[in-house]
Amino acid sequence: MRRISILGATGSIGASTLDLIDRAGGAEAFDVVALTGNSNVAKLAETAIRLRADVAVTADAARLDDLRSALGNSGVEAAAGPEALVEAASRPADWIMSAIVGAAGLAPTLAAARQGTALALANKESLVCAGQLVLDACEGAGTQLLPADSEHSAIFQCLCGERQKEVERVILTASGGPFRDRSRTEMESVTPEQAVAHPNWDMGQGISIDSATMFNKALELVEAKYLFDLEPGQLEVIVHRQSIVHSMVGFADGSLIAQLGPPDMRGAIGYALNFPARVDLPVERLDFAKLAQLDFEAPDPDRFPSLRIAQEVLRKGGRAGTVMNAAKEAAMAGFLNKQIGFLDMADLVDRALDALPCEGEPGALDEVLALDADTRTRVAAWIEGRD
Ligand SMILES: NC(=O)C1=CN([C@@H]2O[C@H](COP(=O)(O)OP(=O)(O)OC[C@H]3O[C@@H](n4cnc5c(N)ncnc54)[C@H](OP(=O)(O)O)[C@@H]3O)[C@@H](O)[C@H]2O)C=CC1
Ligand SMILES: CC(=O)[C@@H](O)[C@H](O)COP(=O)(O)O
Ligand SMILES: [Mn+2]
Repeated sequence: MRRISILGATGSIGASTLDLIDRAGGAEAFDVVALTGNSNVAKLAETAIRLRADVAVTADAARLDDLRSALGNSGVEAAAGPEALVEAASRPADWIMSAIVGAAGLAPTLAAARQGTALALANKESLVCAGQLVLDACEGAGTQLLPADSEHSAIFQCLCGERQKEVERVILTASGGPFRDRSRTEMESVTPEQAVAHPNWDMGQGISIDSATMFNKALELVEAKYLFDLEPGQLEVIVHRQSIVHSMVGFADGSLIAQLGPPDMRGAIGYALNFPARVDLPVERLDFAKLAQLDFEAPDPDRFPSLRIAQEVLRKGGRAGTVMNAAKEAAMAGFLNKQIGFLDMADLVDRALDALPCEGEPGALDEVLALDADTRTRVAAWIEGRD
């Protein structure tokens, strides 16, 4: 039986992954090694018991007793804390889904990358913060990196059987998020509740707000650079409000290959789970007569400065990615706490990129974590007016 682990099993990607696992036979078809979560220990325990996982891990050490009591005498081992997450990610498995949100996913993703098996990557932040370290870990161990982000799964599918040297450009599609038709003045006063309401995708809070600022696309540009070995000038973003074309690749002869599908993450996750096979997936089949129209438009740099920031990060390298992501996560916390406005998030990221040393690639995980922590401290101080 195939051994699988899911890091971030209680989240949105975790739920889509578990739906596919359940439909494919659950505990009868898979040997579930590790499932991880953070605050939702009840859901983590229920899933771990149902799938007869070896271990369930909460990232929050203070929740270990709650997890133990929720697991009862099921025989599932309980563990907690950041080190336990890394230990769980290191347990031998044939396929691991990395779906923790944010930079918190980096250390477990690196541990999974060192396994030499298959790593399905939804946690784009680990490539943004430490892309070269993750790639080196995969290459050193012989790990197959399978993009699970919808755009990167699309690009991966478009590139199958193609030659890297003939790739001219990669076009990432962006929905434009909930504020794609709002003016900059209107965007000044939008609320977290409005920002989290994505028009097309049902996702976790963090990525939904990233889609609203288009920092999600900024992260994805950096993610694509590392996954597909691209130069900044080869990467483009186009706003496509229907989220049906998931991305496109342009080749030396002027041809473009696109991957299309409904906005349902079980498509990209199912592709990574079954790769290289294609199996029947529980996703809607597109009806082009009903769709009638697909729209494309250039992103507006005044309303979405995140895309200009991404170009700076692509030029500067991995340390800038760490700073961009940490500043963005700290600024988002300030926005969610209603301490700052929506547009202040990009201003704080700009300020962090100016203030912190961020040229070149980081040499080791500790360096990334230290730069991440320094950036968060700075941004929190700016938000609280201490600096
Ligand atoms: N949702 C989507 O459709 C897509 C998501 N992605 C990417 O996938 C990743 C997950 O996104 P999504 O599923 O939406 O996020 P969610 O917020 O829905 O889930 C996040 C998961 O990470 C866990 N978690 C939260 N904080 C920590 C922490 N400090 N340490 C360890 N685990 C933690 C959560 O646990 P708990 O819930 O128990 O607190 C949960 O299991 C992100 O990197 C996102 O950008 C990429 C493409 C699409
Ligand atoms: C489903 C997925 O991959 C998300 O990253 C999605 O693309 C977000 O939508 P945006 O295009 O609005 O960022
Ligand atoms: Mn995406």
